[in-house]
Amino acid sequence: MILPLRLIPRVAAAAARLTPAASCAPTLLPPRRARLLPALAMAAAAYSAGSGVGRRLLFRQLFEAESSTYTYLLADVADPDKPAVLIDPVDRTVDRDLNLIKELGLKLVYAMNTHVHADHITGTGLLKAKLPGVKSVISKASGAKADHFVDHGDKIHFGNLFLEVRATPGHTAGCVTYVTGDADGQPSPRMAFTGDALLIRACGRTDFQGGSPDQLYESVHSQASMQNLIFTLPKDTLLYPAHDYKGFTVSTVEEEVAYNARLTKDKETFKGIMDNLNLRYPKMIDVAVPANLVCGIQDPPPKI
Ligand SMILES: N[C@@H](CCC(=O)N[C@@H](CSS)C(=O)NCC(=O)O)C(=O)O
Repeated sequence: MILPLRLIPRVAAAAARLTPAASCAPTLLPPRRARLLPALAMAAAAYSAGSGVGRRLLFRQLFEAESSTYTYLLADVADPDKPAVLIDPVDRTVDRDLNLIKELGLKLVYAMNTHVHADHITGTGLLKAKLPGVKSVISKASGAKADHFVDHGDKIHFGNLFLEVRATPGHTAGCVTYVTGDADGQPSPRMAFTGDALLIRACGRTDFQGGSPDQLYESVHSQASMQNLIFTLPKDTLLYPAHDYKGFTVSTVEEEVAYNARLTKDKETFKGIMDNLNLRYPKMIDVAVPANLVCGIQDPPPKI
């Protein structure tokens, strides 16, 4: 499709509204809009090739199939050092992630976790062992060991980009959500890495590790210390969970406020749902939790 030049800015703006920013992942779109998307996205890509933020943020969503875990790579590629962070790395996929980081010429600065995971071992310890200089990050409330502890309201900077920390307890007592910054030059729309607090059309279970349905409901619905948590973020905010068991990759605040099967209910109904999920205990919980409380490995192997 060849577009008249004067139409391209308008088409690009329409595509920017339809397309998950910086993501190659499809979201759930009404059929007519979905049919329009490829052409609009192509036009937008051509038009916005020189745009600042689009070129600053490199973003990859990576998947580990055994635990259905998403790891997220974000980097500021406009900074000469290309500093990068990994959110929720998994031990089994550390080599894949390191190869990608190497191929893309990035400098990994932080290996961050949204919480102490129960279903897989974090890749943080291995990353630190294989790439000295990488710092581990987790919330103070998690009770885990790390190089850098974060609290609600803190910021994690990498180059000229930053992530804000939101305390979103309820799946575990120490869960946090990392949200891209709200300032000029930061990605737009914003992106929230929700860990297991919010899953697409669902949410994390609340039956161990200090979990609480009451707290989880508040974490998703409220504002804390003048900061929007999840549902109170701008409605076009892209939501990236730590897991998906149904093949979804990304959602938005607008979609989850409308369609989340658990969190759209009133609090009492929500608590009833959560108390009756009847999920099996994660297979790896007895190994994963103790390991994740110390970065994922008890004794880091010597530098490779
Ligand atoms: N089958 C998996 C565990 C699946 C599970 O319990 N997932 C957790 C997040 S990881 S602790 C969860 O909160 N699920 C919510 C849901 O509705 O599925 C295994 O055996 O490891």
